[in-house]
Amino acid sequence: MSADPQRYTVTAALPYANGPVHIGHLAGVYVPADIYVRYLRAAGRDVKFICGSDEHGVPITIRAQKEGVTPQQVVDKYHALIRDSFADFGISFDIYSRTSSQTQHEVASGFFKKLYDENKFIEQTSQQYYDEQAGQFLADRYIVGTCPNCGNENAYGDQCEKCGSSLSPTELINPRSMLSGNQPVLRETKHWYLPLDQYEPWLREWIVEGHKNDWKANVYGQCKSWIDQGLHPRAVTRDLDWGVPVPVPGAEGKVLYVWFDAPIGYISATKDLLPDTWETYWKDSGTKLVHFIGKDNIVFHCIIFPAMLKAHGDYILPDNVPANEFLNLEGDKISTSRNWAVWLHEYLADFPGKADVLRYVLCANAPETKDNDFTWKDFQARNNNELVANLGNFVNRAVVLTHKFFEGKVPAAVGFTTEDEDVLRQLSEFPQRIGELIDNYRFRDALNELMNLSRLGNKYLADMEPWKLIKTDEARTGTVLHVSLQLAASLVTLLEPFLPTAAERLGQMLNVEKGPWQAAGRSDALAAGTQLAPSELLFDKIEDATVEAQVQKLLDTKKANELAKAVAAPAKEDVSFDDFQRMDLRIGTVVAAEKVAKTKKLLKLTVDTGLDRRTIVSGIAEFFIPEALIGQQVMVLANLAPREIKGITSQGMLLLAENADGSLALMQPGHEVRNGSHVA
Ligand SMILES: Nc1ncnc2c1ncn2[C@@H]1O[C@H](COP(=O)(O)OP(=O)(O)OP(=O)(O)O)[C@@H](O)[C@H]1O
Ligand SMILES: [Zn+2]
Repeated sequence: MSADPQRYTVTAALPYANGPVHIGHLAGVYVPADIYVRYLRAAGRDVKFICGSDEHGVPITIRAQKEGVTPQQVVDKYHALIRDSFADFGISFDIYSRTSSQTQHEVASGFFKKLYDENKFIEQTSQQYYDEQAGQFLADRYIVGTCPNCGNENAYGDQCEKCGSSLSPTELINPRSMLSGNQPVLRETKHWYLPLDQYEPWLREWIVEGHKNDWKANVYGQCKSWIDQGLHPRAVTRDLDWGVPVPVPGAEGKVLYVWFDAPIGYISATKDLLPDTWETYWKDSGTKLVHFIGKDNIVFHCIIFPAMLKAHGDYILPDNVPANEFLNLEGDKISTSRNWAVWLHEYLADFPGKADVLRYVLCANAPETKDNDFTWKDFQARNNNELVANLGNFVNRAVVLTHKFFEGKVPAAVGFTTEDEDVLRQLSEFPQRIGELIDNYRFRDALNELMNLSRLGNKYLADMEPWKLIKTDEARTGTVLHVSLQLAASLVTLLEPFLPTAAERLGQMLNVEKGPWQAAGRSDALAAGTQLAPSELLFDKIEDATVEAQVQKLLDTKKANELAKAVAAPAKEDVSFDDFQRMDLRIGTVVAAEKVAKTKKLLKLTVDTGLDRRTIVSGIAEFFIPEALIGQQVMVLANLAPREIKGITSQGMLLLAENADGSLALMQPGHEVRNGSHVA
């Protein structure tokens, strides 16, 4: 591909419509893709940004079973949630489609049919796992078992999430059905396979030799390792009733494999966007095709989909697949099923007007070359130390001082010093430098360069000290602010791909439109005399309490997960009815309660047992406030032999239930009863 393609088709991985979008998705795929596309648009490129929901496949049907609804209801719910949260976050797709669409059914069917008619598939009958109780073959994630590589007992039929190895169901040790939990049986079934082995020499030439230097090392390395291990025919159909039906005779009850279906979704979405001209974006050699994905999708976008496109014959191949590694959250793998995530729609609700802050943090900390960790502390620090103290501070000082000394009108420059000229020369170099980094998918470095521009501005202001200069030389002060405002004006354009909201607000403040990328860096972007709007802060500080609340939310999730995992304690030995009868269990009311001095856990209670008022010492101080206990009815073992505890004689015992997390709950009657009532 020449450095100067006629047009771009940029795709972002189709998210599964089985859950909302989280920060891992954003950092891995959608934020870098959006930066890339916004930059290309600013540079005047013809670009189409394509995405949509992946609505087929086993993750959808499993979710439907779990929620007790139909697969259609699952995808309708999550498609809308995902589409809206992307829009609110400012991901600027040209189309956000869905693979359950009519167009997709037609295009995917037609694609399969062409390959079938041209004998590009091999037909093969094999033994596959079948759940006799559910009456269903167990594709992919419908089967779990022990991973032969790492011993994980919950590996899926297609992949072990613990060690990352790709599996086939028959490799699992002790396989069991996700549907019934039963051990499945083997049954014969017929499927169509794409003979990847036949494409191996071509893939080796195209990737291993052809893209050694321009694909990212993590992507190239994974592809090379797949190819070096030897490629095998891969089934592109499944025994399922949810998906695009296999459009050939003898395929009743079978649908296209979701990874055959999903990438074709990029094509059908483009067709929905451009019914007349979509083919230019997929078939013309002047088009540069780029796929943004996370690392677990590399094999599908670099090997399987290209082999499909090659087999079809009419399509161009991806020019690059700049896949990212994974983002983790506070040291743990992000997981939809464990609810270990920062969900985009929740972030947008909790941090109104702060989409740009998340975009900034996820780009600055993107897992471009290795897995990375998102922490709320880092989020706060980057906002406060970088966005507020660097970028926001520079812009704010330039605008505020212009209002203060020049009634908000851009002052004229009266002769440049060598310092001014040096700053303006440096400014002129930024657009190209940042652009080249983006062209090479180095978004973190590009963002850092952008921040260097406002660092340059801050340093220039600190060196020139216009707030002091004004006392002696108004004309020179005007020149300094004139120069500073040119930097700020360039930021309107250069910020836009990264922080679109801040860019727009800055443009309004400075009274300039964002220009074409190439024109940023000019030293005359803001004419003398231009009236600025009142200054407002682009970013504000995020307080400790705000991030602590988010951390608490995660701690609550962790606790809930542990509770869900907890199993009941084993049963105790049998006791006789007589033994039980010997216990004097009765209801009393707490009439006084206080902490036992110099202890952490003990409360001294006075309980009216109907027989008497007696003292009971109980180890419950961590869970109850003494005052709140007064007046509560409680269950008491009244004939427990008295015991000395911290110098107090305890005459009986309070009964409590202990929750899995160790917290305690009082045993109380369902409604008030007379003190002294027996429990039997
Ligand atoms: N933690 C992460 N870091 C980076 N990229 C991610 C992360 N999680 C998912 N992705 C990428 O986001 C894209 C869409 O993800 P997809 O909807 O397929 O969900 P997924 O990979 O099953 O994630 P999850 O299991 O969390 O729902 C994929 O390209 C995937 O690689
Ligand atoms: Zn494993």
